[in-house]
Amino acid sequence: MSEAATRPSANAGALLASLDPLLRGWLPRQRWFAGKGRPITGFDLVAATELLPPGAEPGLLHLLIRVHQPSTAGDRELPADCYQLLIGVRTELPPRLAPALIGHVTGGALAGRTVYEALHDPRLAALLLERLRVPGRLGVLRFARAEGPSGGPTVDIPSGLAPRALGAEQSNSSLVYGDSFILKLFRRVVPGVNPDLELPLALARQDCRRVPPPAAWITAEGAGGGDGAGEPLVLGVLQPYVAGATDGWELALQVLAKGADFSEEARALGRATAEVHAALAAALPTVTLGRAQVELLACRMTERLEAAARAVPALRPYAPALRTAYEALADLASEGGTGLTAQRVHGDLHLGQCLRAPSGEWTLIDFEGEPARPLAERRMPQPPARDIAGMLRSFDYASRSAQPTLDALDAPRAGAATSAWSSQWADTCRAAYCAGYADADGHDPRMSPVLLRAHETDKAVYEAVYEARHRPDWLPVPLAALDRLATDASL
Ligand SMILES: Nc1ncnc2c1ncn2[C@@H]1O[C@H](COP(=O)(O)OP(=O)(O)O)[C@@H](O)[C@H]1O
Ligand SMILES: O=P(O)(O)O[C@H]1O[C@H](CO)[C@@H](O[C@H]2O[C@H](CO)[C@@H](O)[C@H](O)[C@H]2O)[C@H](O)[C@H]1O
Repeated sequence: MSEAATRPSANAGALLASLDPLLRGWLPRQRWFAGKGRPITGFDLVAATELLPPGAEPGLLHLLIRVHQPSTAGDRELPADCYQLLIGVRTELPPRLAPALIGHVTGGALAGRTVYEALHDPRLAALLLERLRVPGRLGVLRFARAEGPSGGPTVDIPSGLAPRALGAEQSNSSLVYGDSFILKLFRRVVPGVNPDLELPLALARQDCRRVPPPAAWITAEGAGGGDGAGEPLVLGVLQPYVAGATDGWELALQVLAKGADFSEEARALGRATAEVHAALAAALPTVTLGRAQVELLACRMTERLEAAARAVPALRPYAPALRTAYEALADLASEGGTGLTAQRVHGDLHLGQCLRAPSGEWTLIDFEGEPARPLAERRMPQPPARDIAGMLRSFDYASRSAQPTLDALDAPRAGAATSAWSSQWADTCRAAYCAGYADADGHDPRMSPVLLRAHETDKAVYEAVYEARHRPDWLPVPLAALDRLATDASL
């Protein structure tokens, strides 16, 4: 790579000014943009790095920008979010890249140029892999490789693997290289250790084969700003790609559409979860929760419920009854020794985070935790029930999402009959998943109903906020669960 291609951008402020009007329109349309529904009042440039100079054809700019948005009524005032953008720059966009268009720049540093989402351009995506193959620095960016005990790289990353952007609309963006590796680029980034790198590295040290081991990663140093100024930002992780895999969500929907049973897979997923929990407990500290800690756990859940009720009005009618789940958890503490332990967990486990390889083996991915939670909270040890509850919720999500398909397939019995069948389907999966967990762990999560109910309620509350922000059409799914959790104390 030439000298020009490796220098940080000189006129970064002017650059952002020229992109400003285009980003205001484009950002809110991106699934990964967490500030939908709030106007953008301005941008700050955190860092700009030229991976290829903007005068090149194409150019590639790496931007970290802080997006200012006023908080919505009732929301607590949040600091401006920082986003990672990879911007391609060309004189003219070829037709195949039309869907990646951000816009035509009319003034300032990039006047007359066309800017676009770089990840859809194979030439620019290929450049990122080349950078990752060779450890080094470029401006604030640092490219690192996983090293074995002897200091050499743990895996060979071949040159020239053909890139493709993953179509799936996610919280982040991913590129697949030749069906061998996948590079996940984080979009909303915060300074500090990212659990999506930390936990897979810890699991790799335990030889846990349930999670793809990181092969290389990108961080930004000296770009944190504010409180975490000294801490690097984790921007991307390259890991082996599980070729030919189907994720648990797709698989569950396919099975539901056929009116078939999913309990064997659910049981295998329960076993896989317990194995990952055991490896995490061996790799990182675990704690026994005393009375004060369990009370604090219940208190935090109550606070999250109050905040969610402020942000999502549809949730308010359920709040008083839902609070009883957290009161029951706090009561566990006052009854004496809680016997509860906390450890590092996945943090946002659902069917979409489980990949079934053609061999039938299940792999767990995406250890970032719930994207909306502060990093420090996501990295705290928690009861494994948090992940178990996430999966139990996911079976419910799948059965409710499949309802319209089932109704259409089975017109004479549509409505109540298919609803009863799909809810039975979810109950069977939930039971099988817990049984699978018990197979590997020895403890059946159903033996801790108060803990599980509190976590399931907490998860459904989180989901209501997530759906209201990202997919308002889906809000009825967690609301239906909250209705059930509010009226029925049994699992
Ligand atoms: N190691 C992998 N092998 C195969 N596919 C993967 C792998 N990691 C992620 N994926 C695919 O990429 C998608 C997005 O990855 P994920 O880590 O869940 O990102 P996000 O945080 O954006 O949801 C997954 O749903 C899955 O389809
Ligand atoms: O983007 P992530 O996978 O990190 O997680 C976020 O988005 C998920 C949806 O894509 C969301 O999961 C919810 O919807 C799923 C179906 O699409 C369902 O299987 C999950 O059970 C449900 O929680 C997840 O909560 C959110 O953090």
